[in-house]
Amino acid sequence: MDLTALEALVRARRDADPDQSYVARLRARGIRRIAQKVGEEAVETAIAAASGDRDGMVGEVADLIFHLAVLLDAHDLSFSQVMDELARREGVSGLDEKAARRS
Ligand SMILES: N=c1c2ncn([C@@H]3O[C@H](COP(=O)(O)OP(=O)(O)OP(=O)(O)O)[C@@H](O)[C@H]3O)c2ncn1[C@@H]1O[C@H](COP(=O)(O)O)[C@@H](O)[C@H]1O
Repeated sequence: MDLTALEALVRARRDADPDQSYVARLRARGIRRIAQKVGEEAVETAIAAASGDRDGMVGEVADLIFHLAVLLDAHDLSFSQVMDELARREGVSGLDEKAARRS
C-alpha cells in the first residue's frame, strides 16, 4: 500500500453506508471529530515512541497516517500537496529556516 492507494481507498469509502464503513462514519461525524482522531493517534504514537515500543509504533503510525488521509480527503487536499511542500523545503536546513523566522 502506498499513499496514493490509501487516498483512493479513503475516497472510495467516504460516501459508503456509515453502518458499514469506518471511513464513512468518521466522515459523517465531521471535521472536528476527524481532527480529534488525528490528535489521539499522534499522542498514541508519541507514547509508543517514548516507551521504546517499536512494534507498537508501527501500528500507531499506521493509525496516524490513515487518519491523516481521512483528514486531508475531508479538506480536498492530497498527500502529493504535502510532498510538494516537503520538496519545496529540500536543501534548506531546518536550523537556517528557524533562524530566518526570528530575524
Ligand atoms: N487502514 C484502516 C484503518 N486503520 C485504523 N482504522 C480504524 O480506526 C479506528 C480507530 O481506532 P482506535 O484505536 O481509536 O479505536 P476506537 O477507540 O474503537 O475508535 P473510536 O471509537 O474512537 O472511533 C478503528 O476502528 C480502526 O479499525 C482503520 N479503518 C480502515 N482502514 C482502511 O480503510 C478501509 C475501508 O474501511 P471501512 O471504511 O471501514 O470499510 C479498510 O479496508 C482499511 O484498508
